[in-house]
Parts: sequence; structure tokens; C-alpha cells
Amino acid sequence: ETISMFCSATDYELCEEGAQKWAKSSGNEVKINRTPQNLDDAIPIYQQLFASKSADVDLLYVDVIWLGMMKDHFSDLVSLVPEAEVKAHFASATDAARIDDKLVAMPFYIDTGLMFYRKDLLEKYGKQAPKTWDELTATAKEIQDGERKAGNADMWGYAWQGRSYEGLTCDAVEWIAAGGGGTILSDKGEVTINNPATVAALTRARGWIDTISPKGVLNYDEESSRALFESGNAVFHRNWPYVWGTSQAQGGKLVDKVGVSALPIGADGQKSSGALGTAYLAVSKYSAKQEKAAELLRYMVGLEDQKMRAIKGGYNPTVEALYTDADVLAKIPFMPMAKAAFEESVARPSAATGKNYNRVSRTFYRAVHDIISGTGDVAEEVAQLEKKLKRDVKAN
Ligand SMILES: OC[C@H]1O[C@H](O[C@H]2O[C@H](CO)[C@@H](O)[C@H](O)[C@H]2O)[C@H](O)[C@@H](O)[C@@H]1O
Repeated sequence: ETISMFCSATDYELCEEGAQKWAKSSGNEVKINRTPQNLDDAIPIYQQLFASKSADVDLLYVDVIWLGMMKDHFSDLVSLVPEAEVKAHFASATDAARIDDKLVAMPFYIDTGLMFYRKDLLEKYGKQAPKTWDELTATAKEIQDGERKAGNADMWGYAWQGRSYEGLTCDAVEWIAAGGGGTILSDKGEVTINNPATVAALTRARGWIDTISPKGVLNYDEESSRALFESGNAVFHRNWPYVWGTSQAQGGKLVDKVGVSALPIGADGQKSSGALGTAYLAVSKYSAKQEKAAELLRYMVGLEDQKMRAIKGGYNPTVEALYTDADVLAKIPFMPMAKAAFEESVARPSAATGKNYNRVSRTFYRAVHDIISGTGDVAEEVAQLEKKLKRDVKAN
């Protein structure tokens, strides 16, 4: 049989490797579709498939924030995946996919926002990995200026995701939550954005533009910000765990020069707040090959494939046993820290918004983009954002 699936663009090669391994060993075939590079653009493609109840795709790559939005189009995996296999994963990751008494997807890898930094440069300047966002700002500036003076005119302090898209929602929620300003909406769906911590966090981020981050950061996504860091021209870089895999790949400029930490906190007593970005696989309700698709899903979320992905790509497993696996630990020495960062991570408000998440997030990231690229009064713009979000929430 041929199973057709979607793999995410950033993660394509390893996703394909796992799927082909299953195909070969099980005597089946896989046809792999690549999501657009900007994952947001996969949403309308999926929506079209669902609207036409298309059987063209059997297995779907699913971002954690889509679970509530797309749940009605996914098969219930309770009868397709044995409970013992479900239990091998972090309960928080599988619990997020238990909706309306169904198990609508299985976790594939954990994404938590992390801070990558130039270990060699921090050592050279006698600095530690920064504890707070203010410390990061100061250290980034000091090292950037020092390196420029020493002859590298292209050096920047901080590379992150400032483009107007879902990635900016992640970055901005991290800055705001780390200062105690919440996650846009409360668990109950009330808009909580209009508070002093939001204003302070966005004011600080605006101050990074053209001081420690190039103006171009306002158009950076994961891959373009990673390119700046991996070219050797940024001291700090916020991204997902896969950057460990890419930056430490043989032949790269930064092999043995990178450190990884949890994201900074706002101030003493507050907690690091990496955005939670777990990826899932789901079987389409419209697939004519439910059982076979579930077999492929079981292989790809299982220990063997997750181990391969961790070792070759730095992807953080959702299978708990892999956090004490010697081969994995040898390749990803910061695994215990990544686990703690995952446990402290903050979820975007997709559970509270359900089908309305996309609208809420779009309003949020567009406003954040305007604020950090503009010169207006931040408190006033946050008050306007609150009004817009209240309208979005009501429209649900
Ligand atoms: O880690 C690799 C993945 O990175 C992106 O996904 C992450 O960022 C998204 C926002 O840009 C976020 O919504 C998601 O939850 C995160 O996992 C990228 O979009 C993926 O294709 C990629 O595999």
C-alpha cells in the first residue's frame, strides 16, 4: 500500500528518512508532501483537503496550536495506537491531544524556545549565559561592540524571529510571560495582554532593532535567523532545539563553539518561559487506509525513529526514556536542561481559543510587529491590541 503524508519543510530530510525506513521494512510505500517553508501557509492547504474530505493524504504533520482547530478532521487513535505506546510519551504531550474524549494525534518531537550562544565569545569576554533579558541585552551589546572593534564589522548581538508570522507570536509570548505578563489570554479565554509587563517587554524588544539586532530581523523566521547565527555573525540566537543539530553538523563554522541555555527570565523570582511548540502526527479522518497510516504513525513517533531524529538532528524526543539514553545524551549534552525548559514552557492560548486561535494569533503578531518596528506609544498600542483581541474572542 502507499501512504501519503506531510512532512514539515524544516524537518523534511529526517522525516523522509524515518518514513522510508518504515516503508522498506514493512513492504509499503510512502509518498511525502512537503509543507510550505512558512508553516502558517500549510493551514489553508489542510483546510482545503478537509473541506473536500480528501483521501489524498493519510498522515498529517500537525503543529500543537492546530490541535483544537483541526481536531474534527483527525481519526481517534485510541483504538489504533496501543495504550502502552501512548504511555511511553510525556503525559503532558499526549494529554494536549486528548480532546473531546478522543486521542486526536500523537507527539512527534518537543519544541521549546531555547537560547543558543557563542560559548567561545562569552568566555573571551568573561561572561556567563545571561539570566535575565536585560542582562542578555547588555552582554549582546558589549560583545558585539568588542568584536566590531576587533575587526568584524558584520557582528550582531542577537538573532531572533521578528517577521510578522506565528514565530513572532512565540518570541513575544516568551518575552511577556518571562516578565509575568501572561500568555495573551488566560486559560479561561479572557484577554490579559494589557499589563505593564507586556509594555516593558515590547519596549525592550523594540530597543533591540538596529542596536543588537539588524533591521532585517523584522523579516526573519527560524531559518533566516539561524543563517545569521551559523554564519558566525551573532552572539545570541533564540530558536528551537534543531539548531543544535544544524550548528554542530560536521564542517559547520560553529562546531564546539555553541552553548545552549533556557531562555532568560524577566527578573529574579520569575521563570524562564520558552514557547511550547510540540509537533504531532495525526491520521486524517478521510483516509481510506486508517490502519496502515496508523502503523506508519506508530513507527514515526516511536522510540527508534525519535532516537534517530535526536541523534542526527537534535530534535527533542517526546518518548521519556530517551532523556536517559546514553547515545542521545552523548549527542545532546544539554538534554536535562531541555527537559527542564520543556517542563517550564508556556503554551500559546490555543486551548482557550480552539478554532479561533489563528485569528487571535494573527491579530497579536501583526500588532507586535507594528509596535517593535514603529515609534508609537507602546502602552497606547497595547491598549488598542487588547480591544482588537476582545473583538476576535467575541467573534468566536
Ligand atoms: O523545530 C523545527 C520546527 O520549527 C518551526 O516550528 C516551530 O515554530 C513555529 C512558529 O514558527 C511554531 O508554531 C511551532 O510550534 C514550532 O514547532 C517550523 O515551523 C517547523 O516546520 C519546524 O519543523
